This record gives sequence, C-alpha cells and structure tokens, in this order.
Amino acid sequence: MKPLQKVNYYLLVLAGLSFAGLIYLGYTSSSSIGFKVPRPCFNIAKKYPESAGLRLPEGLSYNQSSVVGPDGKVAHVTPWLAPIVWEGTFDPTLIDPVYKQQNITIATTVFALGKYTVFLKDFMESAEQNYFVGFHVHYYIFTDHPEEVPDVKLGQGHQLTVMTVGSSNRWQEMTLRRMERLEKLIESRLVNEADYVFSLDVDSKFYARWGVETLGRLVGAIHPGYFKTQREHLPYERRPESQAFIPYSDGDYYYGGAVLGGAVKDVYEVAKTCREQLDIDAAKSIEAAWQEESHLNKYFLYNKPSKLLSPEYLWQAHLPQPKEVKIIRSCHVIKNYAAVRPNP
Ligand SMILES: CC(=O)N[C@H]1[C@@H](OP(=O)(O)OP(=O)(O)OC[C@H]2O[C@@H](n3ccc(=O)[nH]c3=O)[C@H](O)[C@@H]2O)O[C@H](CO)[C@H](O)[C@@H]1O
Ligand SMILES: [Mn+2]
Repeated sequence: MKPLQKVNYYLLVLAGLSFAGLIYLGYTSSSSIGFKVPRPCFNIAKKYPESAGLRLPEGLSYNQSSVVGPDGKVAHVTPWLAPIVWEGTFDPTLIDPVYKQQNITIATTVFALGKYTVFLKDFMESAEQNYFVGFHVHYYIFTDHPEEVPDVKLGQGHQLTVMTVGSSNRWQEMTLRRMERLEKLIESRLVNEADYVFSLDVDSKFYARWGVETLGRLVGAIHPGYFKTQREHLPYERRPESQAFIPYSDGDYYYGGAVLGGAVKDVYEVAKTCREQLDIDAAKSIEAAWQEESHLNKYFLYNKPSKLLSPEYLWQAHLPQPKEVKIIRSCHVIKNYAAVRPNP
C-alpha cells in the first residue's frame, strides 16, 4: 500500500469505528435510569416529540372538553387528539395480533394493605378471565399480609410477585404511598422487567375484556362519577396552598385515582412528580381533597395523557348504568367503609 493509500485506509477505519460508537451511544444513553429502550430504534424520544410529553401552558383560557356531546353521542377523541377508548372504537381481532408481534410485558401493581386483602381473590380471578389474556403480565401485589394473598391459578404468560411492605394505620397513608412505592419499583425492577405498567385499585372486579387497546404512552381513566360535570363542580383540590390546586376556571376531564398506566418511563415521571408534590403538601400538613387522585388530576391537566379510557374501564357498582356506557369492563365493588378501613 502506498503511503497516501495507507492514510486513506486508516481514515476509513476511524470513520467506521466512530459511526459504530455513535450507534452504541444512541442505544445506551437514551435515559438516565436505563429504561428498556423500545425495540429497534434508538433515541426515539428525540425523534418523536410526542414521547417528550404533551404539556399545557398554565393560565390558558379554553372550553371544557365534553365526554358526552349535546346529541348524546360520546366523544372518541380529546381536543388534543388523544383517543378515548369505548366499545366499538377498536377491533380485538386486529389489535391483538398487532401487539402480539411486539412481545411486550405489562407490569401491574396492586396494593392490598390492612383489610383490603379481602378484595384480592375476586380481583385476581376476574383479572385472569379478562385482563390482557394471552399477553405477558407480571402482577406485583404490595401487602402487609403476604400470607393472605390467595393462590389464584394464573393463565399462560402471567406471573405474580408478592411485595411485602410495612403497615400503616391510616387508609389515606396507604393510598398516598402508592406513588412512592410505584416510583421505587420502577427504578429497581420495572425498567428491566416491563414495557408498560398499570397501577390499579384492588377493590374492583373485571367483567369484560381489558386488553392492548388500553396501552399507550400515558393513560388515565375518566372517573365514572364526573363525566358529565361542569369544570367548576369537579372535585379537584381548590386550596391554593396544596400542590394539587386547580383553579375553578381550569380543567377538562376528571380522572379516577384507581387507574394509572402507560409506558414505564412515562408512568415513572407521573409517580415521581406526584410523590414530590405529596411530600411538599405533607411538610405543610395539607392533604389534598382526594389524596393522590387530586395530584394525578393536576398532573394530567398539565401533562396530557396520550390515551383516555372511558368509564367502561372504571365503573362503580353503586352508579346506575347510563345508555352511553354499553359495557362495564371493570367495576368498583360496593364496600363497607367501616369494615375495611382502619380509620374514617
Ligand atoms: C374509583 C377511584 O378512582 N377511586 C379512588 C378514590 O376512592 P376509593 O374509595 O376507591 O379508595 P380506596 O379505599 O379503594 O383506596 C385506594 C386503594 O388503596 C389501597 N388501600 C386503601 C386503603 C386500605 O386500607 N388498604 C389499601 O390497600 C387499595 O389498593 C385501594 O384500592 O380515592 C382514592 C384516594 O382518596 C383513590 O384515588 C382511589 O383510587
Ligand atoms: Mn378503590
């Protein structure tokens, strides 16, 4: 090889190595705590702005979104064009095979502390009939009574881990600490173990399919009690001293605290932010009107979910079923508060 050819050759090798290095960095440095990067593309967050989140500027004046229009028809999209999942908006025969190809795992956290372990059997048995049947599901059951976790036969691809945690003597504390525990679980395990995560209330039962149609970057469920309510009457936290404060002039949907889901990375941001806001409130001895549900509503107001689940996915047994709700997929059971909660 002539000297000039040699230099060219070395330059080519160097360029090749640098290119390989760049690809490697793209794969490994896309997130600070090393989230499982969605398959073949790297730096997806940079490439697709949607992954960076849909923020609403504070102080903006806009009309409230309606879930049921004046014609009695339900809305299938939000004003920021996120789908609202209702019966008839998706086709299981098409959507299941599409998601099957992705070989995804859906982590699901369920808290059953104190006397709430009584809800586990019905929750788990009905989940096994309806919840992501045929997909990889990993339940993480948080409880202070591990011996009370029922032995429910799990379907193919479903597994369960019991997470033993300390007890609390206030029910508010048990529900409030879910955000912190979810944040820690994501950091320690879910970053490597799952693609999506749902955090669900245990005092409920599944009656119909809850599947891959519910997956998205950031997912919330419209609370069944308030989907026809004017914004000024929504039960948001209204005291400016709380971090969950939302002014009467603001707000669109009211989301139930019983459902939080999405891609692991996005749910991590919710859990971390809400935990921080809850800590600030606690230091000021203020507890939001509906505990973490109030903080979740604040988060979702300014960081728009990419998909909303209709009240089909979060119903309550004491409510009459209106004509807009064709099917109830998951329903909160009627509970005797005095019997299951340690304090009023
Ligand atoms: C339908 C809906 O959106 N429900 C929300 C609502 O009332 P709920 O009456 O549904 O709250 P809840 O009593 O079910 O508590 C929320 C969850 O915390 C856990 N838990 C609670 C108490 C206890 O002693 N042991 C225990 O394990 C359990 O997983 C339960 O499902 O407001 C709560 C906070 O105020 C939560 O935001 C709930 O998600
Ligand atoms: Mn509940």
